[in-house]
Formats: sequence, C-alpha cells, structure tokens
Amino acid sequence: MTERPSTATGSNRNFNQALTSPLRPNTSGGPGISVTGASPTGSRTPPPNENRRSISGASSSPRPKAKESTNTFCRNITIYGYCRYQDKGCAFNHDPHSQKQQSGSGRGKFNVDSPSFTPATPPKKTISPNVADAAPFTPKHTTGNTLSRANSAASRADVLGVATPPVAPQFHDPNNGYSISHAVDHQQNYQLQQHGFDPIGLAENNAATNAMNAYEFPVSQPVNPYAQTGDMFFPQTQSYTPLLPYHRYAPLAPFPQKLLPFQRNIHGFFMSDNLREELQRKAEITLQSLPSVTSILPPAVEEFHSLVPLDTSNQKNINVFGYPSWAYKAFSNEDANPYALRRVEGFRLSNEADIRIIQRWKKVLSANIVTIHNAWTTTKFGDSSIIFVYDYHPLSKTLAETHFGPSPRYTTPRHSVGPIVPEPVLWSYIVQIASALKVIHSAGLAARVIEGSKILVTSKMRIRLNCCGILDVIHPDTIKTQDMVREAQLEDLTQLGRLMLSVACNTPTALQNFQKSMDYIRRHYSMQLHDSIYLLATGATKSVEEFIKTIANQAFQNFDSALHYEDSLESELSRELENGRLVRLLCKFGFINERPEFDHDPRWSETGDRYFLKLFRDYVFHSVDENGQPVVDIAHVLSCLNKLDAGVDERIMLVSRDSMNCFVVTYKELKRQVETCFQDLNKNNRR
Ligand SMILES: Nc1ncnc2c1ncn2[C@@H]1O[C@H](COP(=O)(O)OP(=O)(O)OP(=O)(O)O)[C@@H](O)[C@H]1O
Repeated sequence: MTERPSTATGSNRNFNQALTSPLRPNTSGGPGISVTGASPTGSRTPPPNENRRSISGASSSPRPKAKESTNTFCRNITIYGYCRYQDKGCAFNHDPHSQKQQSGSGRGKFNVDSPSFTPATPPKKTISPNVADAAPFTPKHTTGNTLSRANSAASRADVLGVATPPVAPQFHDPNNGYSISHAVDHQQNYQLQQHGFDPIGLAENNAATNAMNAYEFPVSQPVNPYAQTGDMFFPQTQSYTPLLPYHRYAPLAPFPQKLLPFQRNIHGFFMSDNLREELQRKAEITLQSLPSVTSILPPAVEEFHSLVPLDTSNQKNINVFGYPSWAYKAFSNEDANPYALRRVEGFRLSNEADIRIIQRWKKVLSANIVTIHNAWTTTKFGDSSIIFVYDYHPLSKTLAETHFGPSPRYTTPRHSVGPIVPEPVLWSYIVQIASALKVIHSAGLAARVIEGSKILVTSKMRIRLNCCGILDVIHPDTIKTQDMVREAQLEDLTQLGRLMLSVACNTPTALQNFQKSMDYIRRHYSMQLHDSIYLLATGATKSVEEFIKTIANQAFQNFDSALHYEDSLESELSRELENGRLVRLLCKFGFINERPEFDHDPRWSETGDRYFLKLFRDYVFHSVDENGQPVVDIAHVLSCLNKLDAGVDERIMLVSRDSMNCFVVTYKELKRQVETCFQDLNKNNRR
C-alpha cells in the first residue's frame, strides 16, 4: 500500500464533527479525505437554504427582514444557478444584474473582474550586490512537518534503527498536480494556530494534544507524552521532560553480535532468549503450588499460606544448627509476596529476649545476604518449632549443591591438567563473602553460617549468605559477651578459608588432608589465591578489613565485572522499554475495535472515529501484497504502532474493506482518535 498525500489539509479543524458517518465521503476536506466521488445514498445534497428550511421546519424559504430582502442576493442562485422558491415566496433578491452592480460598486474594491495591476514604473531588473552578503535565512522553529517528512522517507529505516539522512521535501501528487508542500504549509499554519503560538489554542488543548506537540516543538514546548489526564495507562509524571522522538529505537551497548548498519535481527527488538527463559522459569517456580490433598503441611502458618517444601532430600541433618531444619516457600497474606520459611524442628524457646536479636539482623542489608524479616515459634507442625522468615530467591541452589552435588557445575576437564574450578570464580566467591562479612561484622554481629549448604547461588555467579541470625537465637549463650562475638567473627574468616579450600579442590573433604589440598592449590592457582586461602584457613587473618585490603585488586576486578553485567542488563531492559508502550497501545485498540456495543449503540465501534481505527487496524495487521498474500511483517507493525504512539505527522492512506472509500490521515489524527475513544469508554470507569 503506497502512501498518498492528502489533497487538502487546510480545514482539519472540523474533522471530528464531519465524521457523522464513516461511509459518507468527507466533502469538507478534513483529514479523512475521501477519494470517492459519490455520496453512498446517491441523492443530491440539498442546497443550504433548503437545509435551513427543513431544519427549521418551515414550509417556505425563511422570511428575511425587509431591508435584507431587497439587498441580499439569494445564495441558491450563487451556488446552484437557480432558486426553486424564486416564485414561491423566497424574499431574497434574484436579479443577477443588481448583484453585479452590488459587487462592483459596493463592499469590495477588487474582485475577479478587476483589471490586473500594472506598476507605473517598471521594477529595476538588477539585484543589489549587497544581497550576496545578506545573512542566510534560518527558520526560527523546527516544526513537526520536518520530522514528518524525514519520517515518511525513513519509515522502515526508523524501526530498523538505521540512521537515515534528512530527506528533502520533494513530494508531489502527479494526479492533481497539487504540491504536498502546500499541504504541509497549510497544515503547519493550522498547527501553529492550534498548538504553537496561539495562546487560546494552547489553552484549549488537552494533555493528549500537548503530548503530540512534544514532537513538533521539541525545544520550545517540552511536554511529557506520557502525561495524559485521567489515563490509567499513562500515569502522570511531572518531572519528566522528553525531548526525543519516542517512536524510534536506539539500541544500547553492549551489542552481542557485529551486524552491518542496515541489519537488525528480530532479537534486537526484545530481550535475549536466555534471560527471558531464566526469568520465566523463576516466575514459574515461584508460582508452583502443591495440591492441598497431597500436602501434609499445615495450610497456613501465621500470615503465610500455600507452603511448598524446598529441601531436595528428607534426611534430617543436625550438623549446622544442632537441630534438623527445613525450608519452605510460602505466600504472605499481608503483601501477597513469596517468602522462604526456615523451620528449626524441635526447638523450644526458653527466653523471649533471645528472639529480639532478629531486630538487629533485620537492619543488616547487603546484596550478598539473604534478608531476614521475622521469627516466631509455632506448634502448627505438630511439634515445637521456630520459624525464620527470609527473602525467597527462586531457582537458587546451595553452594554445596552447585559444586559437590550430583550434577556439579564444574567437572574435571578432559585432556586437561588445569584446575577444575576457574580462578575468577573462586575470587568472585571470596570477594562477595568478604563483602557480606564486612557488613555483618560492622554491625557487631557474626555470620556463623559460612557453610556450603548455607550459601545460596541465586544466579550464575551471585552468592548470598543464608540463614543468618538463626544460631544467635537458638544458641544465645555463644555470643553473650563482646569477646565471644569477636571470636565468632574470626571463626567466620577461618570458615571462609576452609570453604574455599574445598571448592578449589572440588571436594567437601579437602580439609581432611590440608597439606595435600594446599599443594594442589599451589600447583593450579596463583600465589595470591594460595596465600589468601592459607592465611584464612589457618586463622592468621585477624579482621575482615585487613583481609579486604590484601585482595583489593580482586575486589576491583569483581566490581568491573558487576558493572559490565549491569550494562548488559540495561541494554536488555531498553529492548523491552518500547514494547511496554506498544502493549498498552494494543490494549487500547482491544478495548475499542470490534466492541459489540457502547452507550446503547451497537454500531459504535464501526462509526465515527472508531471506523478510522478499524481501517488502521486493517492497515497494520491485515495488509496483503500484490499477490494477495498476507504481509506478516513485524517491522511494519512495530513501525506503525511506534509512529501512532508518537503521533507523528506522517500521512497514510486507509482503504475501506470494499475498496470503495479511502482516507488520507496522519498518525497524529489517529492518535487523537484513539485517545478520544478510549476516554469515552473510560469516562464512567475511573478506578
Ligand atoms: N531463601 C531461599 N530462597 C530460595 N530457596 C532457598 C532459600 N533457602 C533455602 N533454599 C533452598 O532450599 C533447599 C534446602 O536448603 P537447606 O539450607 O536446607 O539446604 P540443605 O542442603 O538441605 O541443608 P541441610 O542439610 O543443612 O538441611 C536448597 O535447595 C536451597 O536452594
């Protein structure tokens, strides 16, 4: 479908009023310019005087005042060449000669019959040499039309994210010889009157219209295209001032593949499949539930319900806490969010004050610690248990499962004598755990859970200390004094060394033969890593601050990797940014298109502005090529929707399904129609 310029755009003002029936050609020359000639009814359009008569209900031409009747020439004669009421009581003047005299002698000095103007002195034919030094003309304001022209030429390039040079405005309609530049000028004048410099026009405009102006007057009229009064899809934000054309994609670095400037694959528009899959799996596992008939768990514990066990084995292990412990996922009644409940089985709280230390743990916030929220005792499990509430991290595994489980992440490489676990992985673990310990020790607490089974791997290289605070509640005697806390902090560092020894040697029993394990590390890793693990594991490191100084170079490396990862996530996010807007737009279309009835009007979605939106939907989704084959082109869809959302001035031609009518409209007008229709639907539904 080719885009055709409108043949008249000067009288857009009455567009909405003119659309009483979509099938009636728009003879007023509004933005929906009809290209058909005949009225659908085939009847003659009544003369204006006749119209007036039928509306007023009188049986003859309206009776003018006495003075008017003698002077005023009948308009029916001017327009139709005759007046059918001339001899039936029409009181206007029907004498063409008297009219000529009137126009010749009366109001206007110049008319079509006036002789052409001939200057008395012929103009000088030479141009002053000073003209060459005159300053070049620079337009004061950039208007939307400039943008529109560039956009129409770059329609596909826009959506493909290809930079296009500005296009010279060389539009011409060969059929009627009407230069589009005239239309553009009319349109421009109209816009200037309506939105640009006419204060009344500005005052009358609503936020939706202003939103469009953002693209016409990017510098002088910065307004928020998202701010639309009373629109639940675009909540109003005051502080945001857009200056860019929002319908164009601008990909952010880093770029995973090197493509030529004109190339763009479909993944360029959306987030990567891997990330999408990971997020979807996390969502899926978060929402997983157990059928209540098969569950032996209580239906609810305090405010938490829908408990799902997280343990992968049902063996009771008392190694860490001295009591068996179990982990469950559950949803809160209060905020509907998922949490991880840690139940310590068979524990009886002897002193209420012991549980208060959780208040101090709640304030320990670190990216490498699983945040604790609450703790209480319960008998809901048929025994006396204590429950600790933590953040839930879906799809996480413990460090022990990751490295020593049935399917470890790192295995002995074939034909290789190198280390099993890469050194950067070990440094990443060390830096992250040291960072968590720094926060905990600064708060005057000790972690006491530096164990493979109590460290969660929540994404590829991201680890968090789990179960912090539990030992402080169930064994309060071990941290009664400052010295005891200090000792526990040193023990944290020793445990870190031992854990890293095991991970580096890829066996949980590495400590049993300490010397042999250290030899392995010396052979396969750097001296810095060897020395760090040795000093930690032997208890020679006296504080976490001291330790952090010795690994500062590794901490910076880790920091740099984290920033790179953040960049790539931001790049992924930017690809989804536009999609959110487009989904909201499609939702609006869904509300409007094909609506069976609104306001007791079964034809609502087929008439007025809605008819244009229906044809636009056909243009976007139901186009066919020259062979009648459906055009399934997502770039076309994205391009159209983005331009509609931005409300650009580019024109498109919409053709009715029977091909009997076609209309030339701009995206800007369509956008206004979407807003109007949606607000109509929404006017009684402010929730
Ligand atoms: N906060 C949490 N968010 C999500 N999953 C968790 C959370 N805490 C624990 N898990 C998961 O629950 C499972 C059991 O955790 P747990 O700490 O009991 O490990 P374990 O190996 O069973 O240890 P133990 O033998 O000491 O009971 C693990 O797979 C772990 O990933």
